[in-house]
Amino acid sequence: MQDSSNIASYTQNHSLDNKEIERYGRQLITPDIGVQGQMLLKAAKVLIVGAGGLGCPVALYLAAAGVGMLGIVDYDTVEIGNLHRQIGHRESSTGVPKCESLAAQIKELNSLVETKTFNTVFTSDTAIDIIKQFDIVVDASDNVATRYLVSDACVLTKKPLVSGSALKWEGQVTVYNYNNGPCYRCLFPVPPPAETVTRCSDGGVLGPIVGVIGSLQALETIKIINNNPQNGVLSGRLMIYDGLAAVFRTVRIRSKQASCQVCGDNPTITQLIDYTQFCRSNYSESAGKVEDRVEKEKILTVDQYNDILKSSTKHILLDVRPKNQFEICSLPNSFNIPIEDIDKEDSIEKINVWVKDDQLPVYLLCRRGNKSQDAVESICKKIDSKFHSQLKHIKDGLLGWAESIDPSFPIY
Ligand SMILES: Nc1ncnc2c1ncn2[C@@H]1O[C@H](COP(=O)(O)OP(=O)(O)OP(=O)(O)O)[C@@H](O)[C@H]1O
Ligand SMILES: [Zn+2]
Repeated sequence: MQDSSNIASYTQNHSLDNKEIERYGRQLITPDIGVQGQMLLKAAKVLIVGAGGLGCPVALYLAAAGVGMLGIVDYDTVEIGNLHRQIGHRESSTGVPKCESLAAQIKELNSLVETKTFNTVFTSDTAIDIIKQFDIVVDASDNVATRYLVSDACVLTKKPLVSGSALKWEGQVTVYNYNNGPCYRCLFPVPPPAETVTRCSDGGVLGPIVGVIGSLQALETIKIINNNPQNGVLSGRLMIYDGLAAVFRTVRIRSKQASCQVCGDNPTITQLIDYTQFCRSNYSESAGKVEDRVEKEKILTVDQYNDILKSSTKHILLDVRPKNQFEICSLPNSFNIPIEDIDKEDSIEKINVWVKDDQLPVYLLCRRGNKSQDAVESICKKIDSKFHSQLKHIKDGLLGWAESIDPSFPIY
């Protein structure tokens, strides 16, 4: 039997200690990782923006792999409705800041990893100072304003950015600002109109989808850290995963644009701007109130609608959410015509019966009061103008109803 001084000497001339060899053994023997790759991981500092559906798998896999320092930015707290996909949190962490909750799980998984938490909104004021402390940034956020902010900040600080997104059954991943590749702005010089952006809170998302995309983001990060020229880092290419069809596709995307406002030849953006103004949306997927787009006369508040209900005034309540959302919960006596079907012939026929034959007001309802405005506009194009005044949309929708009138309404 050997004494412990002999055992210690096995590794004294090597860079990894016994415990690290034991922990990372399967990873160490993987081609192209080795001691050198493990040392690079140990020395790496990675910032993850968002500790939600994508951020959780990214953080857990990078921690498990032995990335030396993980930074986590998130302003939100854990809710029960997060747990179906945000698997770095626990029921017992409900109400706890997400970055603290995730850092605690990282510690339990691999106590060798250091964490730095930023329980704050990542904004133009904070981004550069935070990013400067790291080598690579992972965008695991869920809104357009943050995507532009993170991308611009990475260009200005010269950091590679591993970007992911997921919605419903699909997800995408790519790497920006790496080895002369494009940045987010090269691809999308102008943001999409705020009202056209589908959110996870409207469209839904499955846990395994964010799990796949987050895992791919972690893998691209490991490849960037590994810095092997043979590695096919996903720069200038976009990997798209369609989970429903079980298909992965990788497509070429625009290369770096000489005309890009931030990474091009003559950049006009040399410091961070106001991204909420630029995108006309918040640094949050769901917090923003929907702007009024229809005339005042066509708007009904949830309080006004509640008064109508109390006074038993006859009316039609028309919910324009998708059928599957209507089936989860709805207000009593409401009809459902999904927005996609609203200007179809039989829908308009039905609405005409309500406004013309029955002479009833029709109140349009959706989750947040966005699609119900579209519905009013679409219907007005199809019915006689003398009935237009009978149409109103309910501002703030069912979220407003749950907030101001009936907190027991099970809105998701
Ligand atoms: N600018 C930002 N600063 C800090 N954290 C951000 C910023 N933008 C997004 N995030 C965080 O990114 C995470 C994205 O996670 P995810 O998409 O799973 O959704 P979520 O906001 O928890 O969703 P929901 O509330 O709809 O269930 C959230 O935890 C959110 O707080
Ligand atoms: Zn660019």
